[in-house]
Amino acid sequence: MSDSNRLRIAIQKSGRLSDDSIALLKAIGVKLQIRDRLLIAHATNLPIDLLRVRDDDIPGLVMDGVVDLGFIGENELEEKMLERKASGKKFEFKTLRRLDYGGCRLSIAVPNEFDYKGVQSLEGKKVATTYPFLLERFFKENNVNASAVMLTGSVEVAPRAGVAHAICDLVSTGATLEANGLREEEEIFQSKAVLIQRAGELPEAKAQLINRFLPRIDGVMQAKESKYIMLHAPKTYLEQVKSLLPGSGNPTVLPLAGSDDTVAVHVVSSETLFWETMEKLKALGCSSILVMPIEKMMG
Ligand SMILES: Nc1ncnc2c1ncn2[C@@H]1O[C@H](COP(=O)(O)OP(=O)(O)OP(=O)(O)O)[C@@H](O)[C@H]1O
Ligand SMILES: O=P(O)(O)OC[C@H]1O[C@H](OP(=O)(O)OP(=O)(O)O)[C@H](O)[C@@H]1O
Ligand SMILES: [Mg+2]
Repeated sequence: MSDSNRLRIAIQKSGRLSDDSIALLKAIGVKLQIRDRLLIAHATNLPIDLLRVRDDDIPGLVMDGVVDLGFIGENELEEKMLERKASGKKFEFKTLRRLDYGGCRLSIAVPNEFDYKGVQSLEGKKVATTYPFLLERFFKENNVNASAVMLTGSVEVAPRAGVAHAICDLVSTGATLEANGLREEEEIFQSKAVLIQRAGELPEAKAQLINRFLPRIDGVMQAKESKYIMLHAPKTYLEQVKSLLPGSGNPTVLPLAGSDDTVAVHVVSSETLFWETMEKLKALGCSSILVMPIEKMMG
């Protein structure tokens, strides 16, 4: 039996969310040794156990309180919530953070030759999907009488196989649709990965651990979007230089050894510095313009 004092976290074993979820855990200070065949991984520096499962099982594991936390796509979470609601099962959980990976949309797509003129074109049609509850909600909201045909994979081949007239599946770049001669027509749900927690009180030690992790997650996400910019600027153009620098906050201006008319300017920017702006800075007489990634941020 596992130790109930250890925080239990469910992540997708192998798929679109696995690498990013593991990378996030590592970035917030969880040391992990993942061995491919082992379905449970123990953190080596903290009381944490990782359960590596299919993503379909993660919402249920959290909602049933089998694990304390789960990393899951909102699409899968919403689908499982609707499924549980329909069968009278409990579906409580808390969303702790919306994350910066796993971005995709659930869309209805039709074969290129389908003469689509809006949702009413789906009247009486069959639509293949892995997300029947989300799809049926969309049909209901749009007063369309269509049916969802459940397929667990390879949904894109359904129209060619004669199984359905259209499909409803996840899209990110659109390359899979294009490769299968399909055209995206209706976006029905936008999704990102989220970190969810089971409902109810957690033991004090687990709650404290989670409370320490959340600012770290924020720091990691913020750092990915931010840049540290350093440059040398002529004192006379300092105001113009400052106004060219993107993002918030006042830059730090430091004297440069051996130079009376040039200063060093440092700024943390919430955006990157574009080549065009760097060219303008250079034209003002700036030099040594550096744009650097930031690994972590706090406060
Ligand atoms: N093309 C994509 N781009 C970005 N995120 C995606 C993409 N496709 C799926 N996702 C997100 O990643 C999640 C997992 O996708 P994946 O294709 O790995 O699932 P799966 O085939 O159901 O895996 P499993 O074997 O765990 O059931 C999806 O539910 C969605 O939230
Ligand atoms: O718009 P695109 O960028 O082409 O991405 C969309 C594809 O990505 C997902 O599948 P995935 O590649 O994860 O494989 P799977 O079918 O095995 O889940 C999804 O089910 C689509 O098939
Ligand atoms: Mg799945």
